Amino acid sequence: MVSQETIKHVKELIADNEIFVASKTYCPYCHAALNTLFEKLKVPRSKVLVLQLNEMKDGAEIQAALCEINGQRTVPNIYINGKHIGGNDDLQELRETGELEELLEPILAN
Ligand SMILES: N[C@@H](CCC(=O)N[C@@H](CS)C(=O)NCC(=O)O)C(=O)O
Repeated sequence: MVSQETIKHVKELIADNEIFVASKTYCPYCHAALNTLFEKLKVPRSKVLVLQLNEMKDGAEIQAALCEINGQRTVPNIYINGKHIGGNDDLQELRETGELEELLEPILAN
């Protein structure tokens, strides 16, 4: 059972960061998502909060809180401007349709 305090904390992290990515250092889907954001789309590191859950003592609880909030159990778990994107598959799909660039436009403009 995830504490309400953790859920509140995670919601704040999502709200306070233009891009939020819950990740794990060994996860190839996380590597692909971060590579797309940082290398392909040139999103500045300062715009993205990356939580490497496997290196955090409360990582499992944060992952459980994310699941409570958005129903997604896997990483990467991505938000852009507070909007839940999903995982790497979802990110790549948005990129193919051009929607990702649209979502990133206001972030890259300032
Ligand atoms: N289709 C998902 C696959 C993500 C996935 O399978 N991630 C694995 C780690 S590589 C995961 O979260 N496994 C459960 C866990 O680590 O708790 C995506 O594209 O993001």
